[in-house]
Amino acid sequence: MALLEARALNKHFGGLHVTNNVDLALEPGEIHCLIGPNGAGKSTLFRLILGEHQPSSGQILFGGEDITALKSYKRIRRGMSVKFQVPGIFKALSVRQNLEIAMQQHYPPAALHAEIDRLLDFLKLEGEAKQLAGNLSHGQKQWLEIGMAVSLKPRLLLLDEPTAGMSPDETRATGDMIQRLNADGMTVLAVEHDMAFVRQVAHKVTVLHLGQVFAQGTIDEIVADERVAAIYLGQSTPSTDAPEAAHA
Ligand SMILES: Nc1ncnc2c1ncn2[C@@H]1O[C@H](COP(=O)(O)OP(=O)(O)OP(=O)(O)O)[C@@H](O)[C@H]1O
Repeated sequence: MALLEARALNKHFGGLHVTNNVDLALEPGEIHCLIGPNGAGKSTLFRLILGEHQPSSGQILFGGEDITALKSYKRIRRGMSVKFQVPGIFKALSVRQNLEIAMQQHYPPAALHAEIDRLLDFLKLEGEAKQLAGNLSHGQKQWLEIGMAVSLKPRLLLLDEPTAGMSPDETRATGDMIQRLNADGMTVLAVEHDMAFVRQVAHKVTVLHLGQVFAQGTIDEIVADERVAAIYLGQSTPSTDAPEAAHA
């Protein structure tokens, strides 16, 4: 059974048909990347899945249960977690305090600090525990945000352009983190423009175009698809990152 399933999902904004009959299924344990040209409807689909938008029609199932009418916080309670592009960290608090806020109600005090230490190590932030979050580099802030999103061990992690603004090394390290989380059982859906990241992590790629599922497959199938290259005309295309160049 799919962990997440969108069935015939539609979303209209006034006369604009932004999500057009989208079917999408994520198998448990999958890393699935959602790509597509600007305005394709990626963010809207993401927000439908999270419950920030209500679909005009269609269904969303999580763990086989219909969650279409559930509010975001109830979806989160069932095991979804999200990392948005703009970090929601508390800049005036330390890195450790940020993690404490995310975790303290869910771990007994005796276990909390060991768990935070483990997470700091995982996030490559072990040397920054006392640092104010506002003083972290751009990449480190993203990692702290990922840490907060995964601290309660969600079943499904939703990532909105997790590597935006990162250097190639930071992007690679972020991909490593996502792969380690996935190896521990986390299913991941990432909206991402960075094809090096998609190539590194994605088991499956869905291309959205004009609100519809335009193509689906492995990254190799997607970059070899001339129809996909054509819809990226005038924008940076997935095929610009050839396999040998992806991690150069
Ligand atoms: N709340 C809204 N009201 C009206 N139109 C909207 C709303 N949200 C998105 N749209 C429109 O829906 C279309 C798809 O937008 P969306 O942000 O989902 O695309 P995207 O694929 O995420 O684009 P990008 O890659 O540029 O972020 C755009 O034409 C956008 O203007």
